[in-house]
Amino acid sequence: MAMDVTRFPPHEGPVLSVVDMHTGGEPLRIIRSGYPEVMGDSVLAKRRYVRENLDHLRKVLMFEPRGHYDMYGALIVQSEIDEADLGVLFMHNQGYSTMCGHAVIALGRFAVDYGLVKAPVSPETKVNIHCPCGLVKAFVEYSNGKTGGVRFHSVPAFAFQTDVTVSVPGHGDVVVDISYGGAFYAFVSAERFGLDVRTSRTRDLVDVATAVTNAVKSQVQLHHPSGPDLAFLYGTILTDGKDSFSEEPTANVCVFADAQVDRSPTGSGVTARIALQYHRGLVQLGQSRVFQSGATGSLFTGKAVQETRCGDFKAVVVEVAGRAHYTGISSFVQESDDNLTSGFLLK
Ligand SMILES: O=C(O)[C@H]1NCC[C@@H]1O
Repeated sequence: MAMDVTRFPPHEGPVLSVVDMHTGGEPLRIIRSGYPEVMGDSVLAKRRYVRENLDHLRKVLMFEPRGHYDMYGALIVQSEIDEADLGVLFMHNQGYSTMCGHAVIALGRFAVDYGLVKAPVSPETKVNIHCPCGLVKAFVEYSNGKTGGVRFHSVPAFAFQTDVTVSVPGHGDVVVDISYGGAFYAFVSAERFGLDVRTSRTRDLVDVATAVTNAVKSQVQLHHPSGPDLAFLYGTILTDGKDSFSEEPTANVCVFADAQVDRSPTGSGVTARIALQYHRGLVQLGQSRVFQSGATGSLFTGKAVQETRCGDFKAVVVEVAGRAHYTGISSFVQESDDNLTSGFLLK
């Protein structure tokens, strides 16, 4: 007997269809259909709307049994900016971020492959992606009808405060740098805790990074010239301390949201880290560095390309480049008698 492979299983409610990709090992679940209309007259207002009205769907798609603790997602929305090809909301295990570089790299390819930009051109097609932090310009390699590597220019990035001392329970006074690359991160060398971003156990890196994040959140007041939606600490990035220019890769591990671990070198983190290095005079404009994920060994390149301002802050435009790959498509359903249908996480 032939199996009907087009048939959906028994379910109630809408079917949520997604395309799954990864960038340097970090997952991106791009929602294709099944979401209700997202209200709001700006991408930031839409981000507030989904947080307040549609958060159950984030849990359905990010949490088990359909996702996992470290799942990451993107919901494509209408942008209010004329130059934008698409708007996007990012989601993770705790809520909705303001910037995500690994997602921009994947979405650049996706936008070209799925016809979100008209008439792709070789050797690169430009895709303007309106993220909650602002307009991000992606450039997607395109030849013989195939998409490839992606580079993007992010929103103005700046060192917010350097050499800030915070008291971290169990670790005493710890000196961190805080920098913005579309989202705020605290940076500290893993060596300060006797750890190594390439070889230490992930659990140990997560514990330390989470303790630093909590300390900075409670002891440092952040602000962003564009307003309070952007003024929160997204995570802590532990580094190998190799901030002075070198041809060799420098490694880091980003722990963000609720102790979620980025498998990639972190696009917004690389952006913030380069802003910090530029601020300290450790890299020059146009000087490219290689950033490696301590988690998977995957690589991004990054460089500061232009000086600019963000309110009163001296800022830089940073270019980050990497590659994303498709891993599959799925259609998710829910059954009303499934007690676990709304999602759960194991800590
Ligand atoms: O690449 C990035 O910027 C993101 N990856 C997960 C955490 C950050 O949002």
